[in-house]
Amino acid sequence: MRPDAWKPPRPEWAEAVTLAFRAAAPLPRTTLPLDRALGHTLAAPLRALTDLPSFDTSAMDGWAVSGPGPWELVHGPEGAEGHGILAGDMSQPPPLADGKAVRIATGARVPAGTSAVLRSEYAEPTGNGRLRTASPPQPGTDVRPRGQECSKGDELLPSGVLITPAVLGLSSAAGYDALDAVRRPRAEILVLGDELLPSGLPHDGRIRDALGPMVGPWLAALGAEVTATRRLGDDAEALHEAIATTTADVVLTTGGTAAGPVDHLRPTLRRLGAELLVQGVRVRPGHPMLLAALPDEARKAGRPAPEGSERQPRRTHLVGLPGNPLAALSGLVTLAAPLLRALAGRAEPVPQQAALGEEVPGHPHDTRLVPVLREGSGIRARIRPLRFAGPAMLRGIASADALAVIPPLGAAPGTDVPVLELPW
Ligand SMILES: Nc1nc2c(c(=O)[nH]1)N[C@H]1C(S)=C(S)[C@@H](COP(=O)(O)OP(=O)(O)OC[C@H]3O[C@@H](n4cnc5c(N)ncnc54)[C@H](O)[C@@H]3O)O[C@H]1N2
Ligand code: MOO
Repeated sequence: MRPDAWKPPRPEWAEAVTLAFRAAAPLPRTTLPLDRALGHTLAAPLRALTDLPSFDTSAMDGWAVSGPGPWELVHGPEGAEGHGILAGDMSQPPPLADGKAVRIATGARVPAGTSAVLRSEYAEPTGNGRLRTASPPQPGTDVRPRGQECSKGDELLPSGVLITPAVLGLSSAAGYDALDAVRRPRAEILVLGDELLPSGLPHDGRIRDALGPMVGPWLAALGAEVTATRRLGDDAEALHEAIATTTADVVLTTGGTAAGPVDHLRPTLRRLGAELLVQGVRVRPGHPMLLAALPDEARKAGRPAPEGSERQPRRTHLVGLPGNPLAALSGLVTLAAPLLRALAGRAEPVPQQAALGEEVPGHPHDTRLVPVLREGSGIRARIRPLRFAGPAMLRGIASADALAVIPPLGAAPGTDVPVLELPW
């Protein structure tokens, strides 16, 4: 079938998000040391490699006691008056006999025979080698039993979870030095437009490039590894060459999505034999955004797929972001963010809802994405649209907390609408 024989859908906004999410499968897994795994996705369930805690542990500084008090103090490794049993002591403490107490630190192994830990602030050493208390601890008090948090082999987290700082901490506690993670999607950005200046003040009909400095950090915040941001002007050959030879998983272009005289993107995709998956979305701003799948290496080179290969060869995707800066952001949240989540092996996002603080007018047919600020908290929490939110403006989004999804025809004050978090 000729690539243009089938007209790709011009979906409504939520459908476009789902199409982009379903366009790609997770990238291959890789093993990463903990200090390089942040921001990746778990490629396998995180199973505890040990019980946690891995031994009966004192939860407080005080005395391990056996039986009801008063108790006779026994000598710990440093003697009864010394520091007793410490966290990390290599030798197993000797069993504690009924009626005895030994000094112990938070995190230390409690001796066998311990009935409770008596906190130091509740303990009254009597000076004659004995210890008493006005508030005898219940059995088990301030002892964290082995396996309280998990047993070896328990699933702590399912695969597909984002590796956050807390996940790194849990992984380390559970015995991991490295994690099975999905490789980070590699993204290359091609900024199109002869009118764009990389520095200095706008002059003579030329303007500063607002997307080059913005799209890369935005993608990085969405979990991509940005390999390059290249300014190609309006050179159709340079664009063809860049797309045909890319080694990225996702190419993002800015500008050139419309049908202007130097909008080379669509003709270039046709020339490359790319499959257009989404060609325009019923959303404002950003309606000319597009998503395409580039032909795989074998097809580009005219080779058949390898014998017996059941899996579809991996294809590079291209997201065409419109040139107007807020329209480009609309393309990032609508097509690039779900595509990157799918490549990273994460679940499809479910947007939060928030109540509008005022009426927000809608487009007659399309969804609107509107920069909003949050106000108040709890049941009084409201979102309010910001000014300076025209398609060519960034002033509104630069001070926004989120983007609200306004349905066609608008929404009345108090209506709950989906909100898209900005990825930082
Ligand atoms: N006849 C029609 N014309 C246009 C339509 C339409 O439906 N029919 N849609 C408009 C909409 S909406 C948008 S959005 C733009 C999309 O155009 P392109 O993706 O082809 O982008 P350009 O034409 O290259 O640029 C549009 C606008 O944005 C400025 N721009 C581009 N890149 C940057 C950048 N990196 N930093 C700052 N500003 C940038 C560019 O100078 C133009 O002003 O098409 C409309 N036209
Ligand atoms: O995408 Mo355009 O207005 O919708 O800038």
